[in-house]
Amino acid sequence: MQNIRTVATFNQEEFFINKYEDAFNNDFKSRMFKIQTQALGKAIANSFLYFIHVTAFSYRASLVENGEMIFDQVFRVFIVINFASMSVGRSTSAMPDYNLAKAAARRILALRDQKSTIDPYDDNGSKLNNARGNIKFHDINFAYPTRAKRLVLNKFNLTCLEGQTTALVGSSGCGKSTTISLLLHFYDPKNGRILLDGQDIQTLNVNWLRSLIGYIRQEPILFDRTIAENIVYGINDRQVSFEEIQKAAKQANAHDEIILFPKDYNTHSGGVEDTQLGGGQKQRITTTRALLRKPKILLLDEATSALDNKSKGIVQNAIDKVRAGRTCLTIAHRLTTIQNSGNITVVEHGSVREQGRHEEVLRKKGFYYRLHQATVEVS
Ligand SMILES: Nc1ncnc2c1ncn2[C@@H]1O[C@H](COP(=O)(O)OP(=O)(O)OP(=O)(O)O)[C@@H](O)[C@H]1O
Repeated sequence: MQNIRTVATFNQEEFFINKYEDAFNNDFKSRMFKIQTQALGKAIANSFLYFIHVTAFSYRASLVENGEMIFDQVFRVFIVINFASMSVGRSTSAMPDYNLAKAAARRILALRDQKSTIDPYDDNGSKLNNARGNIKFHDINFAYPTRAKRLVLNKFNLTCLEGQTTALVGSSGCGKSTTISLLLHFYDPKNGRILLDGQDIQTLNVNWLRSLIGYIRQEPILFDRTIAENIVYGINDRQVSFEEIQKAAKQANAHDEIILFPKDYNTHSGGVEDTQLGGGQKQRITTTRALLRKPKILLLDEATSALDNKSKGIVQNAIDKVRAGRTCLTIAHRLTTIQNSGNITVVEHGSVREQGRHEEVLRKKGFYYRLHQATVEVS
């Protein structure tokens, strides 16, 4: 349903209706079978009860007749047997649910007991006074846990200086976004160290480290709440006034459009059915969010590459304001946005191949040069 417009554009409604019906019918059949088996189980359990009644009464009737038992004893025994057999019947009919619940609980409990080596709730780890934002990746080797044998970063070295923008370029899959995940401490490297102001980030408090970082991705993520709530999302240590929200939105070129919505800052955004906001507008809201956090370090992962040219310019302008004076690690496919970066680094197969300012890297006549030539030709 979320992709209904794309589905309609490609005339694929019938295909998806058939797919839905197939899925529904298969599910229906398997559920019918389950319900029938359960019903049979219940029927057997209930008939077991009546079978006991019939046998017990006929036997006891003969005992009373022969004078071997009196009437009130017969009823006492009847009640005991009745309740006992009812309990047995009920518990057997719950057996399928019991087994399902046991299997589900086992999975949930295993998940609960799984300890992450990187725990954001862990209060341990140091917090630096006046972090400056100097970052150093030193001889990093890294492979994702699910593909432990494939090194994504291989002897990766990079220095991002305080207040400077470092741009990563390279072909798809060379490991650029992985550096961001490592810096956010979502993973630990296999070898090597990542240093913030000279201190290994593995020794830092995870929550504190992440609170220093603003992160803008290609796909702007908004939550199912109002624009204002989306802007202050993640700021947990202080109250943010409405004036502050507005000021940041103005800086991020978002304010003028937000006030055009019927409920301006109280307009609902985010949810699956949200179609009010365009990509550029969403990206400016996430940029406002990053701005309000006042991050020491800003991470940009192709933040403007999904936008049209007009939005691109406005969002880039907003991002440039957030970038000023902050350590910024940016990943970009378009060279125009990174030519002024203090450091341009070309990554190839998880290692740094070329590095320097725009003219320096161009002179190497390698990957960056070829990419630049291609961009010039297209322009
Ligand atoms: N969570 C993951 N688990 C396993 N492998 C992954 C995971 N994320 C990325 N990879 C793999 O790691 C390699 C590097 O991915 P990464 O996203 O860092 O590349 P990239 O240079 O940012 O690419 P792109 O420009 O296409 O975004 C790729 O081969 C990718 O398939």
